[in-house]
Amino acid sequence: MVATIEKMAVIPVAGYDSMLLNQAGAHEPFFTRNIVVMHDSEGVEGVGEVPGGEVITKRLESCIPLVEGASIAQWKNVVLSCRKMLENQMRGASGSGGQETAHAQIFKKVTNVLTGVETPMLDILGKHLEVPVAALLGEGQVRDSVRFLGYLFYIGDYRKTDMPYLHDDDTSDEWGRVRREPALTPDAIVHEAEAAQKRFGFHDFKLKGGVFAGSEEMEAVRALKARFPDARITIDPNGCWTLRESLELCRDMVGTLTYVEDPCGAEGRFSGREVMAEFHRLTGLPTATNMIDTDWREMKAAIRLDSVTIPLADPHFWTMEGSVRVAQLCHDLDLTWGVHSNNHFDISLAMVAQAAAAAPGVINACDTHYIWQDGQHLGRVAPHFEDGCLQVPRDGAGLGIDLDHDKLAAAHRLYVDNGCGTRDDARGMRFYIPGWSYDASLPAMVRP
Ligand SMILES: O=C([O-])[C@@H](O)[C@@H](O)[C@H](O)[C@@H](O)C(=O)[O-]
Ligand SMILES: [Mg+2]
Repeated sequence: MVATIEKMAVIPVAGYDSMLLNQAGAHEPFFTRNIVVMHDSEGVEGVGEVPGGEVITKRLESCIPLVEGASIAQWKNVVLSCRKMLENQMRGASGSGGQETAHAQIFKKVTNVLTGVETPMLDILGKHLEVPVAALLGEGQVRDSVRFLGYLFYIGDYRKTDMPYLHDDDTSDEWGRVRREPALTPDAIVHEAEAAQKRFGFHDFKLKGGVFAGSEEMEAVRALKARFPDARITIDPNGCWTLRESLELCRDMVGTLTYVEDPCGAEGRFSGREVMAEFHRLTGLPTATNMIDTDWREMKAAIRLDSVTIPLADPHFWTMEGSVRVAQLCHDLDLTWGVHSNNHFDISLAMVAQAAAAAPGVINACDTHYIWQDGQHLGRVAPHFEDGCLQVPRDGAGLGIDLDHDKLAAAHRLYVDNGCGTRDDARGMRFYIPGWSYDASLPAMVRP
């Protein structure tokens, strides 16, 4: 008799964050996620983690009647029925006009919910079969060590705000101190990288750009390369430079930048994919994105135009299976797979490690925000990076997370007590620039 899912619960949670700067503004003191916990008829528990916000909580809850009672062996069919139900719900809500755009929007809104259904079921199945989730994905587990990069951010000064940012919470080493203090210069970014390298052992770094003028950010990239000559280094200004600016900034960076993530985007009559293709052709630099090939139709166009060499297929936005499907495609088409990230707990970290362990061929070091959250794990055992890598043992079972229900309850309380909800990066920015509002074409700290 195959086990059935008896209970699915959706728990919105929050964790502490630093005042990380990015093109959309400044991270708030709390980040939010939705945790999904399932129990089957044999008492086995499965977990998953997806982006936060009440809309996603509600959509996940609407899947519960399709999940509870289903056989664990039917996980693919359960995900399929949830997909159909959610698509119908959203088509109804968006009306019949603008079909193609509606399709792309629906894909993005549906997949982060589906990942929340898929992952705990895979976790439970892996536990029954005594194999890691990676062994159930794509062609199976292809590696047992997954490399991550050190995701560096400019950091705002929390003292300028009246917001409850965490500080002086971790004095165990330099990283514990550095990650809460302002970092607004190339020297500070190098120091941040050194501290992160010391705690986690990273070999590769990504700088979140789109904060200061591109030329200032390139100074930080040069300083990083001078300090870590063997590191693979990238920068991601979230598409806020024009093509012309991107070319000026990056033309002489071959050998310094290993690849560039979303330097530019759509311009006038030209789509982001067309503009990135020009950038790639004119600089010879590999391009990564989490912005212009975010569904299969965009992926097809990006491949045809040769806009992107590194699709960042975050399992939270593609599903675990979908992310590995992108990895297989990359392997067959001479592209290299990578992963995008947002702030997250250890469950998401395990999800990324499992997907990466099933991604065939050469892959890029995975993005993760976890270093900013290190110490706030929801599992009983803290994740352990060694030499910038996480291990995915082949004799493991499921995701490898043993959920700590007390920690989960505390993270839920943090969410409720602070009235958390959807991310708003504008609030913190207004302490730097009064009246600040988002502009997709400008770095956050640059306003006319
Ligand atoms: O955490 C941030 O501020 C990032 O800017 C995040 O929101 C992006 O989605 C992401 O990390 C990226 O690679 O674009
Ligand atoms: Mg990005």
